[in-house]
Amino acid sequence: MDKIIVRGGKRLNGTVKVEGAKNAVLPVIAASLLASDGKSIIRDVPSLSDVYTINEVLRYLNAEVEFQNNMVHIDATRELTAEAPFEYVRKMRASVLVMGPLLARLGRARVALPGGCAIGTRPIDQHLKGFEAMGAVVKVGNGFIDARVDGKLKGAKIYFDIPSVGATENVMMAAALAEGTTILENCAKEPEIVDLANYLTSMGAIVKGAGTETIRIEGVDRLYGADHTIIPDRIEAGTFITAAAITGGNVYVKGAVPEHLSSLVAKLEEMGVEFIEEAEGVRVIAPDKLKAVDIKTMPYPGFPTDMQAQVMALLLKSEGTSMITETVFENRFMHVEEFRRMNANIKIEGRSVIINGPSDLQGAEVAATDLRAGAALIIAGLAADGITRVTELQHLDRGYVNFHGKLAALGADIERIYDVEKEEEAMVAKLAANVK
Ligand SMILES: CC(=O)N[C@H]1[C@@H](OP(=O)(O)OP(=O)(O)OC[C@H]2O[C@@H](n3ccc(=O)[nH]c3=O)[C@H](O)[C@@H]2O)O[C@H](CO)[C@@H](O)[C@@H]1O
Ligand SMILES: C=C(OP(=O)(O)O)C(=O)O
Repeated sequence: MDKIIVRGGKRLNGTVKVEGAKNAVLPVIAASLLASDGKSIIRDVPSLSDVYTINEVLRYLNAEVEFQNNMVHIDATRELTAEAPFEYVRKMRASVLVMGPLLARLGRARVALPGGCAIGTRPIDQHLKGFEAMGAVVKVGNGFIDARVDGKLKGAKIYFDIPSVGATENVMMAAALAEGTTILENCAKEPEIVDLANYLTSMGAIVKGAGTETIRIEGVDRLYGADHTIIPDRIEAGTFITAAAITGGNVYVKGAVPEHLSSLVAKLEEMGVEFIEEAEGVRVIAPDKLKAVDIKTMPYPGFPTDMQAQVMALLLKSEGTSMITETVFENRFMHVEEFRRMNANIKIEGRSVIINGPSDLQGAEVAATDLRAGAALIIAGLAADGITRVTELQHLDRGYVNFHGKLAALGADIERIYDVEKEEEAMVAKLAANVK
């Protein structure tokens, strides 16, 4: 088992560079399946386990994929397979994003049902409603979603009941190769949606309005491979901002895009944190004492649910009573119990948590319950008395590249212990294979 071990008490100082955004690169790689002509090059791709998983999904579907030096080369011009099995979808829910491209290109998509996860039930009814409105017949059975259309998908007017990021992306990709015009209403407005629309446009698609409530897509007959650079990861940037703030530090977050972070910056400013916009990023200067604030997670441009756990760590060290209300996912408080193990004064009341700060945080052994919880527990460990050990790091690795290394470079007392048992097993297997 891997573990991150952190000793609290060091102020973070220096510069940290943000990677390309996980939540932008996954749909962009999926969208590459739409190119029946030419290769795609995707740049600034982070080395995350989720990226390896989506690449594996594409290979399974018969695309050629190479990932080196933060660049992914994709050739999807061969005949594709229509099925994404459970072994991939189980590892990463975003595998469901191949459904729109496959349906548009092949007229068929069969994808394992993603099921729920640690943060909520996460249905995909809005994705399916979009495909059905475009003429697909969707059947769910034997653990699979099977969608088929005779001929091409047809442009349609679709109103999403909730502004779902994944549904907006999946249906936008399907509409890019549909016959006629698709109008999507009540769309998600996240910067990652805009990044996907920009990539689709460079592939030859006609997409207008991404980043607003209404997206209009004129279907085209063919899409081509394109060269695209992924936007910086606003959640990784926000995570380092929070880490700097909890340690009373001064950190330049290079690559952070201020306009993508405005709700987080506004809340942290209320807490007393200072921000200076510099040429290529944002400098965070923490005060000696942080003030309590109330936060409600909302779809973009509201406060991101993907920053809720990290900011919870920060509010544990703030003076006064704070309330965090989670409105996006119904079960995204699994980390609260872990914070309690660190002596946090925190309680859950329905969809809110109440924090009486500042807590006298103490190092403890805790488990990452999802990727952001993992980052949040490490952040809490930076400000705790003594040593914190964080396990279940497979979650962290889905969304952060070398998280402990980046914190260590900023001055944190932190190390990662790699799975010695596994290494030993692999070594024995290798030696045994040599004998044969
Ligand atoms: C890979 C990726 O980009 N993941 C992000 C994406 O997830 P994802 O795309 O899964 O999130 P959605 O925006 O779809 O989900 C938001 C809410 O809508 C619900 N819902 C969604 C679709 C649907 O058909 N029916 C339905 O009820 C979900 O259960 C959830 O409660 O946006 C989330 C919300 O910002 C982020 O936390 C995730 O990091
Ligand atoms: C919840 C997240 O991701 P995913 O949708 O990939 O599970 C996240 O990035 O915080």
